[in-house]
Amino acid sequence: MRAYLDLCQRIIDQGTWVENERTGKRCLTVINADLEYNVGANEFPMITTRKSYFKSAIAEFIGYIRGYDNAADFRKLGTKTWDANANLNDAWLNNSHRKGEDDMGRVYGIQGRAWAKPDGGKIDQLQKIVDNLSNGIDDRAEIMTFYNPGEFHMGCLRPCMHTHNFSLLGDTLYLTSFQRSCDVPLGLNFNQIQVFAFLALMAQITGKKAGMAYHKIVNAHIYEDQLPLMKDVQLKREPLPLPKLNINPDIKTLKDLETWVTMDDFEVEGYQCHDAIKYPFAV
Ligand SMILES: Nc1nc(=O)c2c([nH]1)NC[C@@H]1CN(c3ccc(C(=O)N[C@@H](CCC(=O)O)C(=O)O)cc3)CN21
Ligand SMILES: O=c1ccn([C@H]2C[C@H](O)[C@@H](COP(=O)(O)O)O2)c(=O)[nH]1
Repeated sequence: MRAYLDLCQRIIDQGTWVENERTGKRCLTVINADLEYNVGANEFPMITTRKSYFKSAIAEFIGYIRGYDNAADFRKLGTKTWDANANLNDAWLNNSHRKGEDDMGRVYGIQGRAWAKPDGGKIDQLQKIVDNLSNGIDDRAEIMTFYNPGEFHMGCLRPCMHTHNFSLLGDTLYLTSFQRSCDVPLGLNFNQIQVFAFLALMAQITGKKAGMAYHKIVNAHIYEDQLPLMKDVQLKREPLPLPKLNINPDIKTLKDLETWVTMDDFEVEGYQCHDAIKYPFAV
């Protein structure tokens, strides 16, 4: 994907060094990046300039859809991506709201499926969107947001890709996703896949055609210890043609996603890639 590599190159050419207190690592940073993915044409934006683990990325997102708040549940689905934030970050380990091993607190899925109302009860943001879209309704607020500042102190991390806004034009479904903070070597590789798969799945379960997905990023960064691998290895490689994502057509409802779907229900077709690169991860 040329757009991904262009963003990496832009960070290297034009980025500003920013100290990050949370991780204790400096980041080379740019502000504002717009990516778009043609979901209708099934141009799956899986990174080809290194080996990408698409099942892990999709598992993470299905975990959000299911409202998971525990790294063990994510592991069962097929991803270890929440292990470090749930169990290795000192600020979270010492937080009185942490309920024990693997607890992530009130992040992502909890906000998306069970947002706590101040007057009691919960809001299931995703169910409302699915119901509306299935009935051909776009009320211009088909929004699932994980961004709940009133509960940041009760979670291990503030959501990065925090808001997903669906739109319906005729019978074509669009998605605009907003990300406040983006670890370009590691996180973006996953987030591109997630934005694409979210639109593809929502189109499938609401009976609509998938259109474009628009991915808007504010702070896009490369951590200092990731920079040599990006500059000297990944950016020296030529991108290969994009693969296709095949989703089991038996997935027809939100209930299906919540109950029986596994990573075996997702396949990539025609994925060619360069060798794996292991980027350091900042906790
Ligand atoms: N610093 C940081 N960057 C992130 O991208 C990130 C966080 N923290 N915390 C929350 C989630 C967790 N995410 C993660 C966590 C780990 C990988 C990772 O290790 N990826 C490897 C191996 C993947 C695998 O084997 O499944 C990779 O090479 O992509 C990716 C995204 C994305 N988010
Ligand atoms: O989906 C995700 C989740 C996290 N990230 C990255 C972006 C940052 O590098 C860290 C989060 O740190 P903050 O201090 O909370 O900004 O995780 C990502 O790229 N994608």
